[in-house]
Amino acid sequence: MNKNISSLYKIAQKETRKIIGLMSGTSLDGLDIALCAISGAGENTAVKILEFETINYTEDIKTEIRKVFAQKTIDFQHLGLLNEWIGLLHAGMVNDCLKKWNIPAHEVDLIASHGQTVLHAPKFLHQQEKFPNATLQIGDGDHIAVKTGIITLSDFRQKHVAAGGEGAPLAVYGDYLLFSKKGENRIMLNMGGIANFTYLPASLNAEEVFVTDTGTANTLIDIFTKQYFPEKSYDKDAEIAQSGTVNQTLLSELKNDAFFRKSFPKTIGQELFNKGFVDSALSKTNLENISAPDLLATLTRLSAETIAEAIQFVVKNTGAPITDFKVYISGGGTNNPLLVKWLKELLPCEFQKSDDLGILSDAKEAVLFAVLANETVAGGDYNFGTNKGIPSVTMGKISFPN
Ligand SMILES: Nc1ncnc2c1ncn2[C@@H]1O[C@H](COP(=O)(O)OP(=O)(O)OP(=O)(O)O)[C@@H](O)[C@H]1O
Ligand SMILES: CC(=O)N[C@H]1[C@@H]2OC[C@@H](O2)[C@@H](O)[C@@H]1O[C@H](C)C(=O)O
Repeated sequence: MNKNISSLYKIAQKETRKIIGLMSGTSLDGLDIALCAISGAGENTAVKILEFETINYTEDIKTEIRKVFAQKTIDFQHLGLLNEWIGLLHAGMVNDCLKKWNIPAHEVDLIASHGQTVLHAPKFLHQQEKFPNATLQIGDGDHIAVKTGIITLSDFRQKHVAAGGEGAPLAVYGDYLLFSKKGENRIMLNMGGIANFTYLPASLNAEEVFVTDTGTANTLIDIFTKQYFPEKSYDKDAEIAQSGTVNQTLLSELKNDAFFRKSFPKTIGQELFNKGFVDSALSKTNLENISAPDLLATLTRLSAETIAEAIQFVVKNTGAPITDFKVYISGGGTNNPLLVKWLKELLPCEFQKSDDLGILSDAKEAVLFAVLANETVAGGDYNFGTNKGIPSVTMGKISFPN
């Protein structure tokens, strides 16, 4: 037997696996690295975060990624170069962390690498009949495996697309396995660049689980903070938005986009929610001279209302009152006090942080990819039924170090 297959076989049989989850989200702020001890699989999965670190992207890395990220026209060679470079960069970041944590690579069983999303184009966005849903994450897993010496699973979203999904959101699998609780209707809401949530029914019935993106969370706020205040990369603690007033005319125009009228579930990225999206609404409403605080207040309100309306839709479908639900928030948006305040006003139910469930909010997405890798190697026994865009498949391509 090939020795790599034999190692993988042994890893699959272990009671506890050490898996590093890597997540670099659409905000391009950096790489989240979570070293997890994962025992069991499926509904018996238990995770302990042993170490966690976010390695911030340098301005150089952000600039290089922005050249291709969600762009319609790019330098094709640059995409190819980036695919290799990001793989090497991520591998280097993992090696640096292992050194800092004093953990030899041979003690780590697997790496689960999300890669850097550079394109997310579901069919309703590209509208080209003959082409399927498309999504593209770069930073090749082979580089990570070779440079770290650790078996690496990567490129998780392609199997989801191949099995009929849009390639996202994938958080649902880990959310279901780690956070479902009998007798409690849970909403796991993540507010990164884009917002998404998983509904976990009190019944634990996998076929009732639901997941969707809701639209922008921080993406538009970040873009326009940078435009008005080039030295800032986001509206820290909503300081600017809090001093502004929501412009209802602009808000209605922004919410009038076809994405918000499209039925759930749905997924999206910066291919839609970009500077042009807001500029076009400003131009249609003759509000090009709106002040920065008013614009940021309006964009923050857009995130709050569209997240709340998506959750209300799911709640309504269950027939249970909203007060029967608990919302667990994670992602950078949890640190935006205005966004959270408005969400709480719009959704009269209990709010907690995902930290309260034992998983550090900032680490949650990286952990969820470690759980996906754990399922591919040692589990995969879940059935979400036939609808709702949650294919019951395992995901991730396996790269061996040698
Ligand atoms: N103190 C804060 N005040 C306001 N906003 C904040 C604060 N801290 C973080 N954020 C927001 O959170 C964003 C980063 O969130 P996160 O790291 O969850 O995104 P991501 O994982 O890259 O995105 P996605 O999940 O969509 O891929 C920042 O760009 C910023 O807008
Ligand atoms: C294509 C892509 O990278 N999508 C991200 C993005 O960030 C949030 C939202 O849009 C979500 O659908 C997804 O990430 C999370 C981790 C997911 O798949 O669940």
